[in-house]
Amino acid sequence: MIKIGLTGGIGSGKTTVAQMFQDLQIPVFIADIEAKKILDDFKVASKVAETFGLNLTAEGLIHKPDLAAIVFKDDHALQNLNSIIHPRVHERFKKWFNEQDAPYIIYEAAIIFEKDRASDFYYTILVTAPEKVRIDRVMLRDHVSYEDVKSRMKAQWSESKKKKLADFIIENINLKQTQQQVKELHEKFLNISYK
Ligand SMILES: CC(C)(COP(=O)(O)OP(=O)(O)OC[C@H]1O[C@@H](n2cnc3c(N)ncnc32)[C@H](O)[C@@H]1O)[C@@H](O)C(=O)NCCC(=O)NCCS
Ligand SMILES: Nc1ncnc2c1ncn2[C@@H]1O[C@H](COP(=O)(O)OP(=O)(O)OP(=O)(O)O)[C@@H](O)[C@H]1O
Repeated sequence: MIKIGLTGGIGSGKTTVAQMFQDLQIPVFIADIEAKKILDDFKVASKVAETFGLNLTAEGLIHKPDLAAIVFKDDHALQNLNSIIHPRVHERFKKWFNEQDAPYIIYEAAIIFEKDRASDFYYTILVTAPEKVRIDRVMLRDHVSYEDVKSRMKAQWSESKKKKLADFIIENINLKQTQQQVKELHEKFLNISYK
């Protein structure tokens, strides 16, 4: 079973694109969602709270905006959080992958190239959109400030750097055109997987 890595900076539309592959009956693993489940585990939450000097909520959870405020303005703190969460995401992915039965699967994550993970995948797809569009989308979706989005962008590589490394690029501006690009890639991946 072929593994395809799907990545893109914040607000590029990678989850939107992942959903389009899912609609074509392709299994999709969304790293953001898995990372959230891991962070909601009491043991992990306690470790993260202790590491970053945070209090847990009454339900024993991390208040995510407080954690985001710490890690997205301090690269050392972000690497520290990544070192707690990412190995666990990887473990969940390995287990999930072994349970799939499909011609190929999609692994969606914001930081694949940044983490030197491209070689884990047969192909990588980069979803792109102009920076201003990405910022506007996230401000609208999450009700956050311009600075909040910019601070996350700083933790990610630029699109120009990632474009040089990606096997395929989806320009996600017009949703119909994005859908068309997804269909074409889907056909290509099916052809490869049946060879
Ligand atoms: C700090 C946290 C709690 C903030 O939660 P929040 O709900 O606000 O954001 P969410 O997880 O939905 O992420 C939204 C976007 O932020 C960006 N982002 C998140 N984590 C990272 C990271 N470690 N490095 C760079 N960008 C990131 C991505 O573009 C992501 O799609 C959360 O992002 C987190 O636990 N991050 C570390 C784990 C991680 O790397 N997750 C991403 C996939 S593995
Ligand atoms: N082509 C598009 N036209 C208009 N809105 C779009 C388009 N693509 C995505 N969006 C919207 O923009 C927002 C960001 O898209 P999405 O959540 O897919 O991005 P993402 O790359 O997964 O973001 P993040 O890194 O924050 O997880 C969402 O509200 C989505 O509905």
